[in-house]
Amino acid sequence: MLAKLDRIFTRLTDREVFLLAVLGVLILGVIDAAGSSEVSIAVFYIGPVAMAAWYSSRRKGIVIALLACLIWYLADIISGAPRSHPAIPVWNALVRLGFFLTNALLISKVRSFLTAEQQLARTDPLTATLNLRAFREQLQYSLALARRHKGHLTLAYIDLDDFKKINDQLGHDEGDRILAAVAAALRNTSRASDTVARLGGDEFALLMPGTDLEGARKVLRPLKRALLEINRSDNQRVTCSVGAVTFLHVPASAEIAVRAADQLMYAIKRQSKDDIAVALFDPRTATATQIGTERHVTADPVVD
Ligand SMILES: Nc1nc2c(ncn2[C@@H]2O[C@H](COP(=O)(O)OP(=O)(O)OP(=O)(O)O)[C@@H](O)[C@H]2O)c(=O)[nH]1
Repeated sequence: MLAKLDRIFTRLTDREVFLLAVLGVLILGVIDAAGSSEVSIAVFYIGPVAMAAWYSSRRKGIVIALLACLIWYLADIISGAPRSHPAIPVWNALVRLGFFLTNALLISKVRSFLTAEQQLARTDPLTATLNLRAFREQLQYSLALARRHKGHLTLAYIDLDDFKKINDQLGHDEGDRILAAVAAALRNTSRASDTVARLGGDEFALLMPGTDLEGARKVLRPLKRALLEINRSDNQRVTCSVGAVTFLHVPASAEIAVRAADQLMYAIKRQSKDDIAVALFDPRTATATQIGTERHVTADPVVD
């Protein structure tokens, strides 16, 4: 029941959540004004306050807390319940305001901690790209979307060449710096709709939804140039082996997609390294049929 409500509220926009919370407070106010003053329903105001603070924002939670308090105060006056002193409804309203505000602030704080933790669990700390787990989820989602809309997508598997030597010769810190620079190059050369992930060690993935072979080439050529331009402390070039597979027919699973791109990348590792292989996925054999390579791509000429 709670999980179902959560799914419904998560799908609503900020504005819809806010309006629903306002409606909730108004309904409670009407019940309060019409009902008996002996039975307090003040605790139910927490519902709309919590809803706004959790699903919308801290600010909206505070607004609903203020509104709940005002409505409760008006309902108390309208109900005409006898009070021994005229300041008592004001005092009660202020006590409730403190209670509602505390709840709104605590709930929004917990929410922002949770969001930050969820973000951390999906992010590779060194490169700030998605980690393997988040990448798998994203790939599954993209494949489902491509299947539904009969679209296509390209997956590039990228493995740095001789990275162990970089670590051994230049030190682990320099290795880390280069990994971060590779991730930055991937982000800078890909589009906002693409997904960059570090799959582990010196392996990265670039997922390009709605991209065919030619579109993938247009992204991968600048990427290769950007990698060649990364500064290494020994002035050597950073190179990589890439297997980029275009799926015109969506594979049955994310594992098949990753395996096809991985195998293509390994073929380049065995042949020559420092190259990009582009291929079309063959759904009958569940493998990639290589179309060509991008060996000729070199660093941008230096302009004086
Ligand atoms: N600096 C650094 N190195 C890492 C990290 N994670 C893994 N590595 C190293 O990355 C290297 C990966 O090497 P491999 O992919 O096995 O081999 P390679 O030297 O790149 O050789 P080829 O892939 O055949 O070109 C290993 O030496 C790991 O220790 C990391 O977070 N930081």
